[in-house]
Amino acid sequence: MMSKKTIFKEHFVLHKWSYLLGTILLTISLVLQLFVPVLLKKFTDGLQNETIHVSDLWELALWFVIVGLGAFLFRSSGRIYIFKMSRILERDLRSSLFSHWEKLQAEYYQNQRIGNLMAHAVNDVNIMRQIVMQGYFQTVEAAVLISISVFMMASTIHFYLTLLVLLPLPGLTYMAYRFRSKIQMHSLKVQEAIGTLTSRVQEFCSGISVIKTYTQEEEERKKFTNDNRSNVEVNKQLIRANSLFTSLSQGIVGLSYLISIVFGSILVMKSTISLGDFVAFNTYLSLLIAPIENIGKVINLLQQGKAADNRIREVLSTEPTILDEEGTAPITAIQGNISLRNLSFKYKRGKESALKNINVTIPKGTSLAIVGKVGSGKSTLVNLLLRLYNPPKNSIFIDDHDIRDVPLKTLRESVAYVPQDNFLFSTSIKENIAFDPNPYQDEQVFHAARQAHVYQDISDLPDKFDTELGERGLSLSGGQRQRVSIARALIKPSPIIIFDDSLSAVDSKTETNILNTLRTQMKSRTSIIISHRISTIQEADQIIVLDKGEIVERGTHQSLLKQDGIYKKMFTQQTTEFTWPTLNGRKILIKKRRR
Ligand SMILES: Nc1ncnc2c1ncn2[C@@H]1O[C@H](COP(=O)(O)OP(=O)(O)OP(=O)(O)O)[C@@H](O)[C@H]1O
Repeated sequence: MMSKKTIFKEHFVLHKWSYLLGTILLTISLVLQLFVPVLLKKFTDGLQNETIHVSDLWELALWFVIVGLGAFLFRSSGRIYIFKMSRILERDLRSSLFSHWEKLQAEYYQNQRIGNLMAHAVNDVNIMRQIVMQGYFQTVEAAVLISISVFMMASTIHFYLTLLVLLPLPGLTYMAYRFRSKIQMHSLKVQEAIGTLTSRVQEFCSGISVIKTYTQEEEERKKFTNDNRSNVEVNKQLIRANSLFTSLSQGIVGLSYLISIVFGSILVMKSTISLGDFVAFNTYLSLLIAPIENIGKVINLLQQGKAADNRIREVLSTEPTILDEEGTAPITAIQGNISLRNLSFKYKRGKESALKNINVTIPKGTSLAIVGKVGSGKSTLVNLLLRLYNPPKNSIFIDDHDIRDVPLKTLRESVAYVPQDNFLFSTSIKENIAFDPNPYQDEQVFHAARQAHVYQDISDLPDKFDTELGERGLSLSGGQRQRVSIARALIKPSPIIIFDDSLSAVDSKTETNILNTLRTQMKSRTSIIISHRISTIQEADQIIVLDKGEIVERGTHQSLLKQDGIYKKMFTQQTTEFTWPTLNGRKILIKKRRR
């Protein structure tokens, strides 16, 4: 549930003493600033009455310097203090968002656009920072300057002139009220447009090869141009609303000035107030103008901030669904016995069950191979074993513990996993292989690379294991990436190891070499291997064939070949050379695969 307390409220309460100190420093500077009209009045009246002497001028000048210097020093330190708090809010918010995102399940990210998540982390947090930086600073400034100036104008100069000058100001409040929801709505649209643009660029970068090979540059440019145009359009609407608001507010403030000049001059001519009073009155008014204008800006900012606060709280209130539940047993080590009992599973957004009534036992140290057509449920089974999704209770058992009762940390530490997409981080190859909370020696990294048959490939690179990958560095081939991912799993001394179609991008010679090495490795581990290639899995202790989420065949390679089923068909297809006559008028050749 979303917390009722706003982020600002929590932040201000937590740092109340720092804010108090910042406010005091700023208030002292503002009060000093308010001495300027008093000094100006004394000076002007002195000049007019000819009561001022050259020696008094020096004294006055000294006072101006003292007041100016004091105001500057206190203002600077108050400003530094409050601005520092805004950076603290920014830092804390980004940390909270990141650590919360880390807790959320994989499913959350499938339903989110990365651009929107980036907009929360960048734009929303920036708005929140500005509220403290400008909003708080300007609110204190407005409160002190307006209240003291108005008091001084009314009590020491002319009450009715003050009333007259202040008359247009409620109009400013009305304007702020009128524009409130409009500006909020436009700022929301701007956020969304930035999210869309960011997603578009992100997708473009990830899909660059597909875009180029399908010559979709023109189409992509059109889509980008459209999004870019929409972004400008919504920004224009926001600018229009903001400008209209600012111009009208300035008009109102200008009216106050006009009243002051006209009626103030009349009062001077009638000698109701002195020339010094008139100068001081207008100086007070000039001190008021910026804060009054800023009230409008602060209201704007607060409106945007309220929306950003809501959005961030909504993210932070998203409950993680995969976590250690009540009743989690204090298990710190896993042997590796796996048992799936009547396991059925349906994705929230799925129409049909991805897995139906699966029953398999994989004793510790043995291997299970899973084959089946695309979309038959192979990866789903692995996702459940890793608890990337929650399996139903009492359907997956590890060492006779329901997987839902095994602490997530223990479970994940006990499984080495080579995912289908072979994701590598933009760091060095060494860091990619040693991607584990446990520290590894270089020799262990080299050993894992040798086992994954990627050592020579890496040694041929300019910086060898220190070669940077990804955005800042080099790109590896698909087969090299796959073997680096395998090395990352092999280095981890876990009792369970899972390969999800992890040898699809290597040639058959490398596949045989890797499999030979893995066989010795896997003797001590429970292993699950998913593959479309029979050559990869034929040595497994047991093989299951999935079709539409159900186990339709099971056995060893030899026993499955005796059945005239899907497995045998796959095997025959993969080991026989034949030419497909035509497909859409194009001839397709499928090469014979060596066993
Ligand atoms: N997050 C998801 N939400 C909804 N349905 C999903 C989700 N992930 C997978 N599915 C569906 O579940 C079924 C099984 O998918 P799964 O990824 O397990 O198949 P697979 O056998 O691993 O396929 P492949 O060989 O292509 O990797 C498919 O129909 C798929 O569309």
